[in-house]
Amino acid sequence: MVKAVVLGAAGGIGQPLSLLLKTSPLIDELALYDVVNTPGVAADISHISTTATVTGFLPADDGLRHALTGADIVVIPAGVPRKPGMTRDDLFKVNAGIVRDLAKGISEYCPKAYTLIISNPVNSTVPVAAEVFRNAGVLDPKRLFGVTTLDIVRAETFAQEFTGQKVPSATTIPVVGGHSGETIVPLFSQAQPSFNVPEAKLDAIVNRIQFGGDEVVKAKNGGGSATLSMAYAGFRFAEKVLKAVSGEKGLVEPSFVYLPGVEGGEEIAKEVGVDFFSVPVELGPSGVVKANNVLANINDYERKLLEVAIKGLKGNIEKGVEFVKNPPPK
Ligand SMILES: NC(=O)C1=CN([C@@H]2O[C@H](COP(=O)(O)OP(=O)(O)OC[C@H]3O[C@@H](n4cnc5c(N)ncnc54)[C@H](O)[C@@H]3O)[C@@H](O)[C@H]2O)C=CC1
Ligand SMILES: O=C([O-])CC(=O)C(=O)O
Repeated sequence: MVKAVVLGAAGGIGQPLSLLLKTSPLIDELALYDVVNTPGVAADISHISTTATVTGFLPADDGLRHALTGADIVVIPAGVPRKPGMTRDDLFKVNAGIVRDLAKGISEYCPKAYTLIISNPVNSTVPVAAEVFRNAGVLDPKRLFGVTTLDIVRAETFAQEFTGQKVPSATTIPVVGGHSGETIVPLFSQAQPSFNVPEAKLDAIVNRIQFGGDEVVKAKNGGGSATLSMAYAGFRFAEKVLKAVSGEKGLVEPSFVYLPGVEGGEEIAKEVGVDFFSVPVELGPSGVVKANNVLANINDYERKLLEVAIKGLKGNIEKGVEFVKNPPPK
């Protein structure tokens, strides 16, 4: 029996993500939690004739506990999205507290669950969750993931648009670093099988991947940020984690993880000088089997991008850790 939980299930990402999870044969039980509207969303989705049972919970009547108890995988898109003119970091004030409280719930009610964090700023909210788990004595870095899949999805899409070549579905274009602007580092040199972007187009394509989120924020004009493409990306990542748990081999996808706690991560952490970083991770029955070091053979162009990314990441990570270690006055 596999139980999946979505925290923030009534939101722009939460609803389509819950819909996709309901279609997965890998899930037997789907629990939807939000501070509003979950009874309606759950009732609606529950009429779909796939096998997973669906329940909806609100904070009243200990809803978070009921939603999380027995969970194998928890996906978190709870929190406020950007409006034009805002950075992801501007969301920290509100979303760090939301993620902290939800992570506390996970540490109490389902400490062994795989936790997938979508809430922005991912570069800081994942360190927030890690600190909460550490304080509760339940941190297992193999099970904590910052979801950066949308950056990989964008890299795949834009690579096709810019080059006119079809990216074969088996191609992986690693995108490493973090999930905001210049902390997002696409590594076309490490695409497998190899996929060449003409040099003249490289700047434009890298920029579009780094700032793809802004493109959607601008187009939605005050109506929020990416929700549907994010639901697709979140589902793609969650499904990979569940497939790996059920025994499928060879599944690799980049994710923002706590490097010192995963196989192969220590070496990468030394190289990049930060503890949280997105790299392709091999997934297995207990979560991360190994972090793959794709940095050894990158080219000079990519190395420069990486340097800029690391500078930005340092502050974002410290901010998340500090928020839990020295909480701001209420
Ligand atoms: N990692 C990534 O690649 C991406 C991350 N995001 C982030 O995902 C988050 C959600 O975005 P949207 O779904 O568009 O926002 P939204 O506002 O449509 O939905 C957020 C939902 O979270 C709920 N919520 C708020 N506080 C909560 C709490 N304490 N417990 C449970 N639920 C709570 C709200 O009621 C709402 O239904 C934002 O922070 C956004 O920046 C968005 C796109 C991509
Ligand atoms: O841009 C945003 O605020 C939402 C997001 O993370 C993305 O679309 O990559």
